[in-house]
Amino acid sequence: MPSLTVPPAPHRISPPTTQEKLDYADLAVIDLSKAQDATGRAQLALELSEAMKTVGFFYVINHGYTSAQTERMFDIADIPFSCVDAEEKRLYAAKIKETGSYQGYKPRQYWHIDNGVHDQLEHYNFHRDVTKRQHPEAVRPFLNEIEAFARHSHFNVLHPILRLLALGLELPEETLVNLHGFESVGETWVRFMKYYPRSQADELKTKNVWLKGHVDFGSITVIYSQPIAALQILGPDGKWKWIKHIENALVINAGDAMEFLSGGYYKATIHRVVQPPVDQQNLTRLGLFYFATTDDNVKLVPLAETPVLQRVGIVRRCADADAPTMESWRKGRTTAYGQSQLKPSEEGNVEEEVINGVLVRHYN
Ligand SMILES: O=C(O)CCC(=O)C(=O)O
Ligand SMILES: [Fe+2]
Repeated sequence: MPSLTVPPAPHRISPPTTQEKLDYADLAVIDLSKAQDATGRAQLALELSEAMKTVGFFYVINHGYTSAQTERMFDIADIPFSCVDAEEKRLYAAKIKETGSYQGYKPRQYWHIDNGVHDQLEHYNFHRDVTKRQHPEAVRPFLNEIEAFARHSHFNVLHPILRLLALGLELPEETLVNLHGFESVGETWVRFMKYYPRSQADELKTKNVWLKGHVDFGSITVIYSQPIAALQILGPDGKWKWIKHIENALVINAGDAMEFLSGGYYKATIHRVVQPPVDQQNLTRLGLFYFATTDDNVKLVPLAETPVLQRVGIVRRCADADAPTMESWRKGRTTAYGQSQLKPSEEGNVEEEVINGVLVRHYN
């Protein structure tokens, strides 16, 4: 008889949060349960655009998953790493350079971090249509749940946030939603990510940086909050602040594509990953993400018809005529990341490269 229950996944006990007193970023908390009616959305849009103009990161709570649903997804997220052997992982390695896409595994040590040290994190990426590719055997029983997770992230998180961001620009609510179709051609994807503790020698050579300061290249990144402290954002005062874990919350930020579309109004904030505090240093760190890009054919120029931009002015990183499409931008950023030769900039601790004619900076 076919089973009506979901397949068992090894259950991970969630590690405790750190006891260390860290300098945490003070982020707005957007309560999505208030987005049901127009009055609530208008209020949230104000809170959100304030956060996006200043800090650029915010939390979302009450997004519609129970803690148990989130926990189940973290259990599933570990499977491509702990239940697939090295040989099978190689079969499903992403063809990052050839395709400009991360679909599949990004193996450990693929990226150069600093001083000859390579990363110690692996990720497995699914297009939101999980049937587009084959997946490792251990992952296959969970594909329905992973696709349901993509749909939840898309329709219950991404689209509601895009409606608030459009309202914040005084545009019709569906303006940004219409550029992010679930069925459209475009990359928007689910990522499972696992960071492993590193050697003391690597920590020294990289000054404890696990993933260099960067901005994401897409429009919106949804990070399902997890207990191991390591993510930091660069504040307007030039200081790194830690992101605090909130159970069953989401940590959300905008990437380049949103900065381009909003003419610089919504900031793509620089963030990085560093060695966790002492009481969490021997743990692996499991991440669950939904990375949104616009549809591939969207040209990344400012939505200049917005009254807000007409008032405050538009900041461009390139002339509109030279602006890349989402497809060429995501491919350019993906193939270069961690592989290209970066040039030190005039500013200390910053390295630069040019992608599609646009300057991209990396922060140490
Ligand atoms: O692991 C994290 O918390 C953030 C990772 C990140 O910034 C990225 O994958 O772009
Ligand atoms: Fe990032």
